[in-house]
Amino acid sequence: MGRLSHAKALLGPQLFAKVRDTPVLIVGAGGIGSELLKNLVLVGFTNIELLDLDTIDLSNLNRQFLFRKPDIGKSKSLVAAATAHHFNPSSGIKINARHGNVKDSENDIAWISKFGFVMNALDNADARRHVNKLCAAADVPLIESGTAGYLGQVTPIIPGETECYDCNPKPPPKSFPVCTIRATPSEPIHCIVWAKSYLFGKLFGEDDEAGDEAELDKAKAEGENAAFREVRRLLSEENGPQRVFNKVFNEDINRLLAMEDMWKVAGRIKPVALDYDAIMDGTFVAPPPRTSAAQAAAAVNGTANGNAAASASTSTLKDQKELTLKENLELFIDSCARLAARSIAHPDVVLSFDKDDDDTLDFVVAIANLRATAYSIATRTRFQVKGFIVMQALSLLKRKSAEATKATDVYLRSIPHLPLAPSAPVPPNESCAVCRDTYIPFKADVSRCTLGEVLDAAKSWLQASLGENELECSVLEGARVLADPDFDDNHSRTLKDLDIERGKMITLMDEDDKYRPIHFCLLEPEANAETAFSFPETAPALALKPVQVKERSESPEVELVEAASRKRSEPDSGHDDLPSKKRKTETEEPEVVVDDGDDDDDIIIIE
Ligand SMILES: Nc1ncnc2c1ncn2[C@@H]1O[C@H](COP(=O)(O)OP(=O)(O)OP(=O)(O)O)[C@@H](O)[C@H]1O
Ligand SMILES: [Zn+2]
Repeated sequence: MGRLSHAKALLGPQLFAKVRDTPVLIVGAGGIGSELLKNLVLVGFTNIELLDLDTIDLSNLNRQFLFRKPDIGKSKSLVAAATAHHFNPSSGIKINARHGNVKDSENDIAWISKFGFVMNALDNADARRHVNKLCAAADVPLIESGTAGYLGQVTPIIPGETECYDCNPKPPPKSFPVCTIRATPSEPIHCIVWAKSYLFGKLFGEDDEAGDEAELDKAKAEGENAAFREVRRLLSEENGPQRVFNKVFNEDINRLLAMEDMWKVAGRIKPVALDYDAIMDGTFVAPPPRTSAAQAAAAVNGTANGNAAASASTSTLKDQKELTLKENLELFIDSCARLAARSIAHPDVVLSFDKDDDDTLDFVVAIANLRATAYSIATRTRFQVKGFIVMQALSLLKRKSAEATKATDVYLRSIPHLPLAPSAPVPPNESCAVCRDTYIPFKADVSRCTLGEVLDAAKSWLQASLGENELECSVLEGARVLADPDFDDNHSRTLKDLDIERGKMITLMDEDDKYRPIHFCLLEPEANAETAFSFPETAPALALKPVQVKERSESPEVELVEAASRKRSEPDSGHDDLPSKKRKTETEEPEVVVDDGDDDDDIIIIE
């Protein structure tokens, strides 16, 4: 208990007792999950379950500090739990580490109901949405956290009280025209995309220039004087990184400047060629950063980030430190040499950008900042934030015991002296297709009951409590239609035959559109149950659909625009697993999605 006496004194006996007693679940044992686990253990949580599907990779070691080299190839959750246990061995701590996917069937609503709250430390929207739905169905608070680009965010999701992860459609990935990225950037993000999705791939990714004349012509048209193939080769020679620098930041920029027509477009600011020697000996004069529309808006909100070409910020945190132009150049030379050495040592391994991989992150930060300087754009710091999640957890527990604290979202921003930006929680979106629906636990021996039997019993059970005469429903499992008022072919088949098992949901959709979808969540039957299936003792009050006040549009053009924008937002609206009755239009432009496996910061480049 010795180590925990400070925590006890700080939290007070009541909250400390809650901390010790509350079972919590962490989903994901990566960058955020490891940090979170350590913090929970140090604060005094003793009943923790940790779930992750992955094994430890070399690239995890630099930032995921619970793992060591001999752990490579082992389960992330098991190793993280074993390491974190030592932080507080005398506290009677139990960490139940599990290697598996949160979407596995055994991770059902009965399982998630065991926890006082759940913490997501995931890296993809699909798994986040799955946990969000489980928590909504089981009425369990969720603390959602993640990093997006250079920012972090922690959001408590309290069923019935705050927005859930799916209450609002997520904005579609950002998209940029290729010429903006390649030749005329005007925002920091354009430089980051160029560094991460273009130059990095050209130097260390797949050699896509082999025999591709069209690509070479395009490169020449955009001011690049030589194929990157040649430059790739230079990487292994002496001063390779410096030669790359000269090609990219001096020769190519001078070539672009010679294309006079390009700079006649109003508002376009010419770049400045960078000079290696002048930067190194401190005589280079960098152009002052201009204020773009986005930067002006950021400045109003207090989030502007000054150009670090001339002066460096005093922050000592590596991720928050603003680098001088010379420091950026040195970082580029150093990271480029590190990546080149890796490429040479393992010529068959194609390197890809990974924000957990310091070499690739340093390279992208340095390149993006050098390019930003050449184009008079404000530079960015390397800002990755972990933590503050435990604060949310304590706040949730305190709230549960005293009903005193208000839930607050916390955003972490790139302002070194003011990194936290709390914001008031938003109530749920009444039309949300996840947290506003009705969920009913349903225990069934799936090989012993037919769909017809289950539906008849479910309808009578609901009708009795609703006082309705006849509930007309269509029946779905995910996107599969199992039955509707005119289709009963599946009624005589068992749930097992229909591949409906633990963890899945049978959804009733009211044909009269009065009630929101009703999901029967399949659970294991009781041992020795007499009946093949059973419902809870009392039927819940079914959620009603909000009254839709919808203006009819007279103009067919407006219809089309609405349909197209719906199509864009659909994948994230929470309806994706139910078939849409809406008509869809296919009027999208061709796009290239740049996906690094982490969908927090996917970017689309439009040709
Ligand atoms: N469906 C899933 N079930 C269980 N674990 C999952 C699932 N999807 C992803 N994960 C795990 O979530 C973890 C995410 O960690 P990762 O380090 O990639 O991101 P992070 O924690 O957001 O940190 P950072 O953003 O700093 O890199 C990974 O270890 C991954 O295996
Ligand atoms: Zn919602």
